[in-house]
Amino acid sequence: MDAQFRRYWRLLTTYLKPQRGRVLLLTILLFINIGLQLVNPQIIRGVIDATQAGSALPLLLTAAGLFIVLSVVQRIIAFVSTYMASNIGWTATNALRADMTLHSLQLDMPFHKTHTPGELIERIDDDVTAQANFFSQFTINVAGNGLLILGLLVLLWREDWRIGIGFVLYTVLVFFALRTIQGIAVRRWTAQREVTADYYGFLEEHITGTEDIRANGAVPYVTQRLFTLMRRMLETTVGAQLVSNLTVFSINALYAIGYTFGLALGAWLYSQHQISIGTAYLLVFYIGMLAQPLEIIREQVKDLQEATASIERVEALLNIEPQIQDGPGAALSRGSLAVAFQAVSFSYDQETPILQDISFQLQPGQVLGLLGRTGSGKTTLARLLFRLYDPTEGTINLDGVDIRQLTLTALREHVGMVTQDVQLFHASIRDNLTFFKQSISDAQIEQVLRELDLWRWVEAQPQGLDTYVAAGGKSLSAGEGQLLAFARVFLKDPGLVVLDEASSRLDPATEHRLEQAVDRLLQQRTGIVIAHRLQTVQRADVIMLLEEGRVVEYGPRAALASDPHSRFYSLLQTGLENPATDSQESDVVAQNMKEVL
Ligand SMILES: Nc1ncnc2c1ncn2[C@@H]1O[C@H](COP(=O)(O)OP(=O)(O)OP(=O)(O)O)[C@@H](O)[C@H]1O
Repeated sequence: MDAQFRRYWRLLTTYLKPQRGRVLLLTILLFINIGLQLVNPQIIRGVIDATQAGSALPLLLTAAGLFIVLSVVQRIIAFVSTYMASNIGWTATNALRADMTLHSLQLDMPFHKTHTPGELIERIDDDVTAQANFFSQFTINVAGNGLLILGLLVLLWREDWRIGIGFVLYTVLVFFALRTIQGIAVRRWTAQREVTADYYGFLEEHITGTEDIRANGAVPYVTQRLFTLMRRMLETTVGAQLVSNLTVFSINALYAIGYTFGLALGAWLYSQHQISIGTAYLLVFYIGMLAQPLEIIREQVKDLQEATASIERVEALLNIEPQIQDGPGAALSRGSLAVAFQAVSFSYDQETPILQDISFQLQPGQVLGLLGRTGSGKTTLARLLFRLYDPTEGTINLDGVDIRQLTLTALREHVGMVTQDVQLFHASIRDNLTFFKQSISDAQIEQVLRELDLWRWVEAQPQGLDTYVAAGGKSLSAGEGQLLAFARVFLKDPGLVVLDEASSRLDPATEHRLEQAVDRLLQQRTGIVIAHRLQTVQRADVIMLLEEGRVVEYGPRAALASDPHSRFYSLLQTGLENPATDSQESDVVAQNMKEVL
């Protein structure tokens, strides 16, 4: 409980502190609201008693006017409080959502492999939404309504101690009765929701498998299962609804008992001349008022129980520490970078080795052609350069600096990557290129796009750079997507470029534009190219062949190309022996790589 309380406290202080002014104002408004609710019946009592005593009409009218004014003010305050509470709740939960999104983005790749996007959406959105009420109203509502009940009981007690004791007992009884009755209803509804989930799961599964079900003659069986499920759903729903109705009925019965008790007590005390008729009225009014705060507190407690599960899940996510942390912040100079892998080994699961004892060096400006069968570890090697994962052994240096000494931001600023699957977002072309970095000017973008021969294409778009790209880049051809990815890297201007070349076949004109783009990209930059095209391989200064995570051949391209014993030589021979047309070339090389490696 203590830990639980600290958990709530931490959340409240973190996310409400920045809004402390508004929270204070809301608290004041809620207390005024409570005060007005307590005071108003006293005015009615006064009016009733004064009428009975035959007071002058103007006095009665003034009192009635005061009652109306206070009632209106109280409603206005209630309205403003509701608005403010929503505002505070959503501001706090939005901040929490933003923190969780940022945190999730910083978590390591293994985390994202084991947590589906759907699961994260559920945590970041649904779980946080469940806490909106907790942030905005829980404390104030429970404290405020607790005080209102206390105020009512004190005022009732003040009228007569017997009334006081009676209603203290009544309040305690109602509160516990409400909790018990509600518990029964909640259990019934939980069971009903489980059956409904089964039912929809069944529908989804069997609609997807319609073909197989029909082909295998399973229709009667499926229909029978459906009927069984529907019957269970009917039974549980009727049961839950019945209990809900009984709950409402029992609660109303409890209030009716309270009223009767209050009326009887009032009538008796009045008949004994111990209280005035105004006080008897007040008594009944206050008893009526007890119901609402009790109900609110009950709702809040229920809400908190539901929110607690969400709070725990959110906290568990926030407590996951990324394994890959920023380094102390060593500096790297701009311009092309030297790369050195020293005895690097890596495994995704700490068991299956994916890269083993990889060592190589690249001088600034050199290009490494990385070749190997599918699954040999080329992409993994590129991921290590970005510190998407850290090597299990060995070190990776850029310009003599261990990349673990750099901050992640600095590292990723100095290393650019073009992946096989270009990720484009549902945003403008400009934002897709700059990744929403406002400091990159349109002039810079234009210059890069002109260099890549993409500017005419942008100009032909309906809104130029402001044209929206469809989600997932569906409105662009594969070649355009690739060229935009190149443009992104140009704008970043890194000293090292990793190019995981797409093996998909493009039309000759686009191929040509891509070739030119690669040429420009690798000018005055160090490059690591996972190559699928002959042309790209020929750009490399050094060649490295990987097989099952090991280096099986490594050396200057020119030397390997002229060494008849090298695998690279065989690869080139088979590649060059085939008179390939442009469009067939990549297929031929891919095929040859498979055969030779
Ligand atoms: N995230 C991951 N978790 C676990 N294993 C992985 C992961 N990514 C890749 N692997 C495994 O690591 C090995 C090397 O994969 P990698 O993608 O580096 O190969 P590749 O040479 O780039 O292949 P391709 O040419 O097909 O892209 C494969 O056996 C693959 O199944």
